[in-house]
Amino acid sequence: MSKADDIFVDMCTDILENGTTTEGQKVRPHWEDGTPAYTIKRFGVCNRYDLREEFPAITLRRTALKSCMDEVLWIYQRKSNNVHDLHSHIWDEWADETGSIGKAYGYQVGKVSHYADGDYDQMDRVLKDLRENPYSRRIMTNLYTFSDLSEMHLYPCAYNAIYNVTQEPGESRPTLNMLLVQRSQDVLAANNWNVCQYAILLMMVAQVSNMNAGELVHMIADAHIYDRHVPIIRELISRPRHTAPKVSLNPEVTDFYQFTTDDLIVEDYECGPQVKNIPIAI
Ligand SMILES: Nc1nc(=O)c2c([nH]1)NC[C@@H]1CN(c3ccc(C(=O)N[C@@H](CCC(=O)O)C(=O)O)cc3)CN21
Ligand SMILES: O=c1ccn([C@H]2C[C@H](O)[C@@H](COP(=O)(O)O)O2)c(=O)[nH]1
Repeated sequence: MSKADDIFVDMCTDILENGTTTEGQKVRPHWEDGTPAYTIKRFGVCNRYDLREEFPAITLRRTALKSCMDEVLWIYQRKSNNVHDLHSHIWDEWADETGSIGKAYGYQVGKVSHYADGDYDQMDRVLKDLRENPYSRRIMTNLYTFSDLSEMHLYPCAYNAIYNVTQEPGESRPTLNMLLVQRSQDVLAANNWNVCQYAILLMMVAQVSNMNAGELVHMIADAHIYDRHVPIIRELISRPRHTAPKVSLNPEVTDFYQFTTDDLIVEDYECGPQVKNIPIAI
């Protein structure tokens, strides 16, 4: 059975049983028809996934792994903030007439900063540190730039990825772990989507750094289920659970900037039927 299913079902049950509602409060998001989008929310959720055991895709319904990877490449590899560089349409509502989502996501990854040993953007600095100083405790990307928030069309949700290397006894290669900090999580639309994205990112970075991918720790401040998603979630978490799919990367890729979605190999992904037309709060 996929452990990611167990974690997802436990988290949803906890939110539904012990969460608090925002109904009647002043909330920013709304539905397409203008109705406020209220949530049931739980503060401070922490989920741990061990990629050495299995890939953390849920099987209750299919997570679109190639689309997940495409979005993560859009942000961390293409470093783009324009939806025309993305193959899905999930960001269209937040784009302006030029396709830009403002100074968000990929824009922040591509921003160059000055260091004592040269000028690097956020991703290049991570890759360099993992090569040259892997046991540093300073390896991270952070998309939450206060001075640019006013020019972002949506504030970053999963914004801080901290990379941490351990040398496990008996292992020939070091293990690369990641702690992902997320301030806000739409559990139905994007929880497993975000988890699989950062799992794939961790696998890509580990591979080009000659390391094994280890744990992904996902810390969520506000984990919420939108009001219109509650019946969908109830049905979803009552479904049968299957074995996790086998997910790997083309082992020949050694340069982070050479990965494409064709390099993601997904095998034996048995899962429940897709939930069609999930409404997304804007
Ligand atoms: N309310 C809200 N929830 C989000 O998850 C979210 C936002 N807003 N705003 C920005 C991005 C866009 N995100 C989205 C938007 C739509 C889907 C979605 O419709 N997913 C479909 C499958 C899409 C596909 O197959 O490519 C799904 O079934 O989950 C997922 C993430 C995540 N983010
Ligand atoms: O990667 C993402 C991007 C967005 N979300 C969700 C979380 C919230 O439901 C909305 C953002 O609204 P805020 O009012 O800015 O919190 O988008 C996500 O879960 N994952």
